[in-house]
Amino acid sequence: MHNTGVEIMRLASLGLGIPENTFDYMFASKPCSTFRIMHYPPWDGSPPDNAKIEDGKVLITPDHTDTNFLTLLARFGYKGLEVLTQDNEWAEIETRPGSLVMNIGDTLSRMMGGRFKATRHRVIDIGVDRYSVPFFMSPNFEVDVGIDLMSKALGEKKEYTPEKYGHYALRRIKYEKKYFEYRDLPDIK
Ligand SMILES: O=C(O)CCC(=O)C(=O)O
Ligand SMILES: [Fe+2]
Repeated sequence: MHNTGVEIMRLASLGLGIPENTFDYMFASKPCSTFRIMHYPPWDGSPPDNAKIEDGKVLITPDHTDTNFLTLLARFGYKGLEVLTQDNEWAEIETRPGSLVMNIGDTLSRMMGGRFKATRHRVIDIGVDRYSVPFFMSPNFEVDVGIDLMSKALGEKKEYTPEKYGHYALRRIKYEKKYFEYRDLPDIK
């Protein structure tokens, strides 16, 4: 998955007309990537009273963008993943054998000065056990994510405030997105 992600960023660089190795340094040593195995069990009976329901659908993962750089998701044919389209409508992502879903994360979007948009997505309860395996490709903790790499590659001089990836990711998930599993994380100096 790591090598696939690096290769995708090399191909993206070629497509953008910037040096092929533009993103390599970010993942070369101790990347903060995580590889998770997710199991969403079905409800026993009807969903609980506090279940989040939108458009008549029970959400098992509400609307969000991934904070990391790029996500590669294996779905094993399970439906339920929806993305918000340019027209602001939720669209189901078809399953396709032997393929991965790629979601652009907040970090890639930020480092491209917003030229790439982070993918807003959500997961719908499909009524049966559901499994998915996301690879959250993430840079080294120390990598400066304040820089606009596209502008840099084009030789444009742009003022920016440096920020380490580790600080950026923790700041967003703890204080902005407020994911409950991260609320007790210590602050990092
Ligand atoms: O289970 C899925 O299909 C996606 C999960 C997801 O979006 C996430 O964990 O960030
Ligand atoms: Fe996600």
